[in-house]
Amino acid sequence: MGTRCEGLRDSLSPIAYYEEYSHFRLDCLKIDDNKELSMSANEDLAKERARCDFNVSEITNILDGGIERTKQRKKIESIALSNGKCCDVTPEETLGPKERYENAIRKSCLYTKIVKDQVLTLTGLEVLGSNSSVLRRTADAFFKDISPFLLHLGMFVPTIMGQGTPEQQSYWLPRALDFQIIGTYAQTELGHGTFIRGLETTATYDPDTEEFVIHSPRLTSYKWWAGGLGKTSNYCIVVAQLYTQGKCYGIHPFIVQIRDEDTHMPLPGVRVGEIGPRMGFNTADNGFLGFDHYRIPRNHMLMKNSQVLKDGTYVKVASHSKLTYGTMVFVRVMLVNEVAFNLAKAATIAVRYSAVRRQSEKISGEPEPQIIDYVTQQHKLFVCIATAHALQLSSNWLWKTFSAVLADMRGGNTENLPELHALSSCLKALSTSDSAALIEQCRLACGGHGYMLSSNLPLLYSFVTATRTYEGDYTVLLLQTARFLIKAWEQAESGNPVTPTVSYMEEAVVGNKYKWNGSAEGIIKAAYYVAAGKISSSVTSIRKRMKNGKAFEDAWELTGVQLVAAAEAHCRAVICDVYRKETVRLTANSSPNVKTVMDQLNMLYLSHWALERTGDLLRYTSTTEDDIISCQQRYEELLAAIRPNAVGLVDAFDFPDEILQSTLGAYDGRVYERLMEEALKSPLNAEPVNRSFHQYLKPLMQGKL
Ligand SMILES: CCC/C=C/C(=O)SCCNC(=O)CCNC(=O)[C@H](O)C(C)(C)COP(=O)([O-])OP(=O)([O-])OC[C@H]1O[C@@H](n2cnc3c(N)ncnc32)[C@H](O)[C@@H]1OP(=O)([O-])[O-]
Ligand SMILES: Cc1cc2nc3c(=O)[nH]c(=O)nc-3n(C[C@H](O)[C@H](O)[C@H](O)COP(=O)(O)OP(=O)(O)OC[C@H]3O[C@@H](n4cnc5c(N)ncnc54)[C@H](O)[C@@H]3O)c2cc1C
Repeated sequence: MGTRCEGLRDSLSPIAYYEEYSHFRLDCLKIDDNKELSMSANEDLAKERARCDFNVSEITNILDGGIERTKQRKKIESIALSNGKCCDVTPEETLGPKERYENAIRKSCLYTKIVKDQVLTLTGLEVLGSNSSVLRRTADAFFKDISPFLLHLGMFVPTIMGQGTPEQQSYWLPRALDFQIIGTYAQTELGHGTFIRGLETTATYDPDTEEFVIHSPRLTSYKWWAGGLGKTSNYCIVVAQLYTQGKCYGIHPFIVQIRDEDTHMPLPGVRVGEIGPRMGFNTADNGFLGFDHYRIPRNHMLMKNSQVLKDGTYVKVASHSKLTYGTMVFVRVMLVNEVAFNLAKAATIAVRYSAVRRQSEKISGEPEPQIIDYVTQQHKLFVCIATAHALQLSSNWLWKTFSAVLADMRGGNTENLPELHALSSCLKALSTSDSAALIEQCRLACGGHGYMLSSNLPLLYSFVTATRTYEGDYTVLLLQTARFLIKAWEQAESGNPVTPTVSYMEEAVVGNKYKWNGSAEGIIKAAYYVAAGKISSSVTSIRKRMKNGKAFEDAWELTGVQLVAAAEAHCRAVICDVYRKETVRLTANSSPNVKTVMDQLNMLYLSHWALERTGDLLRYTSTTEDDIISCQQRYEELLAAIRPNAVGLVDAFDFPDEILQSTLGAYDGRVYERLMEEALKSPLNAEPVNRSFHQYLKPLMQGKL
């Protein structure tokens, strides 16, 4: 194939070459003069499917949350995917920034119309609740990168729902849900993202006109980053320091109109634009926003948790001071599901490719093996499948916890909010960090072809790695969890009851060392003992530093590395525990082979993390070197046991090719054919000679530059 394309230029006169070139793309699809590139599915993948020993759709149903939900998902997917109008003739990543954005808007509008006209009529508002992850999945058939509308349904609408009074909701929600207005969430500023109490934008109440004056006092107070802010949104939630009657009451959310509803021009007093090229998110017009004494009506402050009365009196309604942070908690919970979904996509691509790709010789002279037959490749990939399961099941569990706490809070009970904040913070931190690392591992596992944008792995990585930062940086969120853990430890030490997710401390404070036991339950218990050991060490360090004269804040800061490690260990133990319990629960009525393979994956995850943390096990439990050796052996046996079912396991994620959007991961395994088909769509292949040859190359080569 290569010879024919490469040799073309040399063998023909320029005119013949040009004429021939119109056939260039077609010709390149020929392997030799008679044989076109194969359209039939890859045989190795077919064999893999034949040897899979479990019912794939049973696992699909488990991951979807039941057979009915699978049916519903497929129905929504088929409605959305049957609309071919959105397909890109030219791959979106080969367009310039402006065209890319315009194309993303075109597709967002078409997709929104499909959702409004067809999906909403099918599911009603349920589409925003239990079906929202299905919509998220389906959207990937339309966008390889991010839709400029993501923040509208992702944060603008949820903030109105979570922070608005019933009257405000009934005014804004119908307009927002009908896309009569498009909004985003502008909290982060140039100068501050993490420390939101330090935000600088001000909202000063003027009782004479019953308005708030929104102002950006300096460059660092400009809003920065909000998705869809640069060009798309005409409204946004602005988080600003509230001043009334000469006093600052801290940050509060306001609905602010920034563009004219008809002309879309920025309104006077508003300065808005896009922030420029980024590592990913390049179709999401992330924006900047500044205000020059810009006035909004009093009732545009979202007043569910606190109010400013007409005369300027400030009234606190909420029973907990951090309820204004509610949208962030909601999005952190949602993100665990989001990254599980993206990791499952990466694992599907890399596993299918690894079954198609053959490389090197295991034994000299024998056929080249499928690369999935190398144990090192299995080590890279199977943990990705297991982690996608672990995160998916943890995310379902976290969603239930979130819903229960929300229901309590509706009744005025905020008692469980600290535990929810601690859990959602660490699960967000670990799930995003694990997923980003494992998606990159999938890319590396695909060798050179994994580096192609058409594999979709680089794009998946670019937006999943951002999840580690946005909605709360990894370290910062783990430190939030650490605050909760240290307090819980002190409670357990003094014999007071602690909340369910830290109940392991009650046993651990006594100081016993846990004796290793290689069963699933044994490994989970060991993981909790490691967490307890790290929390205890952090407490000891803080106390020692304070004894040596440090203030608590300094002692805390100096112990930061240990505190982050303790929160990480706690979260890992929680994930291991939830993943185990949910696997056992969800497969209770499954067929024996499904039970077996789900158990193998679960054990693989547990053994993987035990082996990753051998130092901790040796330090904080009574694990011996022999225990580690047997754990390693078990892990390697699990790789071999999972190997025949690997393709079946990723098929069970049930991604249509339109959603996967990958040359390497398509169901039929036509990897090489697709790579060539995509290469030929490159704009550089649209003409035989690029004009730079005449402008620069030729003068250089002829010494005339
Ligand atoms: C598609 C892309 C979309 C992206 C969008 C974005 O990125 S949007 C932008 C996203 N931006 C971000 O995500 C910014 C990340 N930054 C933040 O969320 C906050 O600045 C902070 C949490 C780091 C600190 O906040 P702070 O300085 O106000 O607090 P503090 O540390 O002084 O702790 C005081 C007490 O409050 C407690 N508490 C805190 N939060 C919560 C909560 N949510 N709930 C309940 N409780 C909470 C805490 O546990 C502590 O309790 P304790 O121990 O005293 O009993
Ligand atoms: C793709 C993308 C989309 C985004 N979308 C939005 C959006 O729609 N709306 C919006 O409002 N924002 C958005 N953001 C902003 C995002 O929420 C912030 O970037 C994020 O919260 C991190 O804050 P920061 O940038 O201030 O980082 P910094 O806080 O400056 O972090 C820099 C470093 O300092 C460390 N650090 C900071 N504070 C502490 C501490 N207390 N202790 C120890 N270490 C610390 C961090 O760990 C990190 O290593 C987006 C960001 C990205 C990348």
